[in-house]
Amino acid sequence: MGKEKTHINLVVIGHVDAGKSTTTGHLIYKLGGIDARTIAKFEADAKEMGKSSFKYAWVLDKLKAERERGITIDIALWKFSTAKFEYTVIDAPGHRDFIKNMITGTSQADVALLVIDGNNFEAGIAEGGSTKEHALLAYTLGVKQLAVGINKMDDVKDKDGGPWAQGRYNEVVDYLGPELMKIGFKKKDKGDKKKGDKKEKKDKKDKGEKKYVCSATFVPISGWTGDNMLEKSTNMPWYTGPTLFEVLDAMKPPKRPTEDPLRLPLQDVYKIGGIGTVPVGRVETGILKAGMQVTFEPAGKAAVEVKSVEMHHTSVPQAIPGDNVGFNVKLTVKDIKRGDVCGDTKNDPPIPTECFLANVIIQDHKNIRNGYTPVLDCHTAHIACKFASILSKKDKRGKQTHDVSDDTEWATKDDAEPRNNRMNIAAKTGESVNVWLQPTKAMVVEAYSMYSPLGRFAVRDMKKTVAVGVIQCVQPRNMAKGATEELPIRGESDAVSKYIKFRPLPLKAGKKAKK
Ligand SMILES: Nc1nc2c(ncn2[C@@H]2O[C@H](COP(=O)(O)OP(=O)(O)OP(=O)(O)O)[C@@H](O)[C@H]2O)c(=O)[nH]1
Repeated sequence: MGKEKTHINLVVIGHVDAGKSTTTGHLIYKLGGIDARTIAKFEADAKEMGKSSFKYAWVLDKLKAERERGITIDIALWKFSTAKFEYTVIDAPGHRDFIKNMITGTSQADVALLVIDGNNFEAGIAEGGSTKEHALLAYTLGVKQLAVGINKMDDVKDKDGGPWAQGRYNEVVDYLGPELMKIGFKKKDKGDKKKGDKKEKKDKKDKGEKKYVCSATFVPISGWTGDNMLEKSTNMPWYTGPTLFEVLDAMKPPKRPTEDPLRLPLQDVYKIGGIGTVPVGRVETGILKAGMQVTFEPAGKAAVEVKSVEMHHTSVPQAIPGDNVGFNVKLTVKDIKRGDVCGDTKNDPPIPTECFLANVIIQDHKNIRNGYTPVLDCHTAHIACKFASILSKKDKRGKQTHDVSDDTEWATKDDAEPRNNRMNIAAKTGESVNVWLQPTKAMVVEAYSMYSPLGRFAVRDMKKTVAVGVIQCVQPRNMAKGATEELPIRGESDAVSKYIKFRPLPLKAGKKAKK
């Protein structure tokens, strides 16, 4: 088997019918861990139903159905390997409610594959199309590397005819490249690769930002025939860039924050005969080891010994970021639940959140104001949070239209009590706001800069995702008995320090702190 490969989480995004399932199915089918018997069965089933053209999408749909049916499905089925990496497809594309899956998926993704229908590219960018929306979401949620597959090239024509039409490919890239650059990605394809890289470095230097390579690499593919997927296509000799496989293999591996303190949001808690209570979840940062003392918040359980750690039904000495684990603790199943966060009792353990400042992009809402209290999905938590204080707003084009600290009239009127913000900013689709949010029930979140997987969220309302956000800083709740002092803000940066004094007053001010 050789050395363990680095894990990368991939989310597949794109407009409906772009070929996401077909392309992903193809990768899993050719590079994945599905055994030959399963493949043969999928093929036979697809043929029987007269759907052999859906063979690859079929792979994915079958896997998805199985996954939805129970927890027993082997995670390996959702994996494929490149030379350097082990990819996990973290979301099931092809769902009606795709945007929701996409957001939860994307919030755990390291890189994204954006699939574009080369034929009907226009539908994806028209009113109601999701190409740009998905790309913006991915970027906002922290996915900085994008592979862009211009798909269905086997059927793509231009004015000189087709299929495999270069003119059409160029047309799509020429439109989409600048659009992705507006979002923040840097276009990286043959021709401007070197120049782009240099400029990219300079840009980052200017901004003092060194962490990410923001890039989008275009490849003309056919998820169906396999052209430029794993091997260079002989049908498109005009394309000399990398195959999709090569792009995926050339991604910068995510920094696995092994050295950060432990954060493990619980996905579920089981009671297993002969063993006891077994919380399960994904290690996001740090290391979980048998024998260590952990804290669960907001459950309020500290110094709990981890008796054993298990992965894929095998006991392991430790688990690192990216690992999905079950571990045994001496608590009852009622003590802890989904949404709780487990951390190291001795090293920056999690603390329940009083309120947090976030940058929120509104996707689908006509009128968001102070007082709005939708449900937030942040890591595995699902809790209503109040938009307590909207402090600034940018319009659709990213131009600042409101800012509390610039509003002198308001500031003079109420500066005596900035924590009772009465500034009345309304925001709608396409706009973004800086806002202090207050959970209505105890929850743990973190600043994106400190623990990125716990610092992004989706806002759900009316059965849809109305907004997504990134957490800039957090006011932890002082849990000490009778405490009135506020704890220091976590994750504060220069960019947001002017907003700190406007944080809302504690919801439970005056009452005894809840343990
Ligand atoms: N000619 C051609 N057709 C393709 C290709 N990839 C996908 N298709 C077809 O396009 C249709 C949609 O493909 P899917 O893979 O289901 O697309 P999707 O993006 O997952 O669709 P949703 O899940 O509905 O968003 C199917 O009829 C596929 O057979 C391709 O490379 N070439």
